[in-house]
Amino acid sequence: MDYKLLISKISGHYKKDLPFVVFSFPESNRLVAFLQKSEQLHTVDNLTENGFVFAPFDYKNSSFFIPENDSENLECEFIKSDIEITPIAVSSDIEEKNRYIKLLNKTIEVFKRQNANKIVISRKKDFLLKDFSIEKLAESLFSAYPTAFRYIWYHPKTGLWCGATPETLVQIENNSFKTMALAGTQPFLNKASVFWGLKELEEQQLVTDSIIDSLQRVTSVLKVSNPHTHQAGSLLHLRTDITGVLKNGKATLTTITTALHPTPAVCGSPKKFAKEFILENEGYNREFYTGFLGPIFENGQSASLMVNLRCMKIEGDIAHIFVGGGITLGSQPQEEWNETQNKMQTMLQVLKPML
Ligand SMILES: C=C(O[C@H]1C=CC=C(C(=O)O)[C@@H]1O)C(=O)O
Repeated sequence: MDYKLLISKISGHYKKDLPFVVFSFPESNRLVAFLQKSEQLHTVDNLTENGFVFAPFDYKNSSFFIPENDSENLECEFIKSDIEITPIAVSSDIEEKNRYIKLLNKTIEVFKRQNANKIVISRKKDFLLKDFSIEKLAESLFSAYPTAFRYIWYHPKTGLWCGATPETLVQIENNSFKTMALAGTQPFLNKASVFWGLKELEEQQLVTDSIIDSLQRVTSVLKVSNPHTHQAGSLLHLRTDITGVLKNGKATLTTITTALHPTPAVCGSPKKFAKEFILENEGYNREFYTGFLGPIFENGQSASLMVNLRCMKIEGDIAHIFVGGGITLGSQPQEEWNETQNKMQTMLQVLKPML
């Protein structure tokens, strides 16, 4: 199918208030779309049906779903346009900044009492759109970040979401799985060598250890790579790849997803304490930011689920951009604030033609 036709079908679906998702895998120039035929609300408890799943951060074993058998499935080639990435100034609201820094200081106090060693704190910021359209959104989203998993999701119950995420939650192919530990952030400055400080190295190791620990119950063989630098748009992260096989063929996409989500890259360690702290203290609802999403094939024998990072929700002429960062005992609140300001650039570049 032709790209323009696919996007105009999606735009028509959006106008009719019908659910759809359009996505592209990292390094792929193919777009895949599921356009739901009915208005029915589909949810799934077990990840064993073919379709596209969209789950919130506060996942309680039920997610939104667009089933393959209730949708028109379309694909097309996408020829990316040249997008110039130039930083967009983000105003620093003093009250918002003070509130955030106060929360970061409160979080650091928790580590001094040794109740946890990492908690991911986040916020959202609103941007006014002058001239929004699905066509412009798709063009810049799919062009700007070819190495990310890019998606636009709409459901009348969730609203319109899109993102370009660098983090895989889990990929499954029969009995094999892949996941990653992603932590540590610095701006991409196009330098030959990249230096990572102790805070980032320790935080990343903590994420790797915690993921391996949560996988012990459901997987039998684990191969863990060395940490390496991963570029995500104008940011760099430290990433470790973890691969293995599911235990005796008994573990499923559902059990491995439940074991991993929410990862310490978006929640913290210990997981239960960090999640409760976030829900009690962050002061806003993350909704689907730091949830997970992705297509499920062959009744869960094959799937690519991603963590919903570098994302935004668009409501009318307002874009809500969600950003966060891992806080540890060594965190400097001012630097963490700057990191969230930088992380906004990923979605701001997508909004550029509409601001
Ligand atoms: C929580 C976010 O990023 C996570 C993923 C990679 C690196 C992170 C960090 O360095 O703090 C975060 O854990 C976000 O982008 O909103």
